[in-house]
Amino acid sequence: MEKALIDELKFIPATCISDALQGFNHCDPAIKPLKEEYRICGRAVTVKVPAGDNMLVIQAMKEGNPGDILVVDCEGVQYRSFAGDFVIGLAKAVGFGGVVANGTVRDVLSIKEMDFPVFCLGATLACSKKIGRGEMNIPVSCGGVTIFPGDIIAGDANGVVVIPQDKAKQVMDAAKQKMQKDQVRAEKVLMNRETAIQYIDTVQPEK
Ligand SMILES: O=C([O-])CC(=O)C(=O)O
Repeated sequence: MEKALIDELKFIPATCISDALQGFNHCDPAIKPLKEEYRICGRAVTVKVPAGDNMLVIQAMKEGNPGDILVVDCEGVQYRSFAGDFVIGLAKAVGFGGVVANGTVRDVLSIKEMDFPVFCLGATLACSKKIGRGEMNIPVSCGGVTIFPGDIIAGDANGVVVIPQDKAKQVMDAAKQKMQKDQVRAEKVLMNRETAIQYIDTVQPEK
């Protein structure tokens, strides 16, 4: 059931999922895809690391199942990267569906060449050491949202939204409805000046 649900969510724009969540639970927009065309949707595997220590990021790669999203809580630190092309290559090799982090990567050009979706705060030069501090499979805070292991992470060019696992079905149904409603409205309204004006005249303040 869960996999079927995630497969269905993959076709729904993150904006519709955000609407289904009344605009809550989206990560800070500073967390962006390295390439605009990236889309992710999968269950979160979480890890939290302090500045300049990425050993647990590597160890967390043995967790979860193929297609899961590795969520790295770097506490917003930007001056030390949590991963370069090698570590991101590991995430791809073990089968993650993508990486989301409130931190930075390095080797950004070769990471982009991998065509593996990374959503983060951008790039920096300095690497991390392997010390081993931090925790994995715990609730983390990423871009202002609390993410529990197993929550569903969806992201595209517009940003990253987090679906609490106990609301997954209900959010999926509402998001699907919103997507269909948007399609119907666009087809009806965006035909010509007359249909556009007819629509504009019907817009009322929301209650
Ligand atoms: O090895 C590291 O921790 C960081 C790095 O440069 C890479 O992933 O390529």
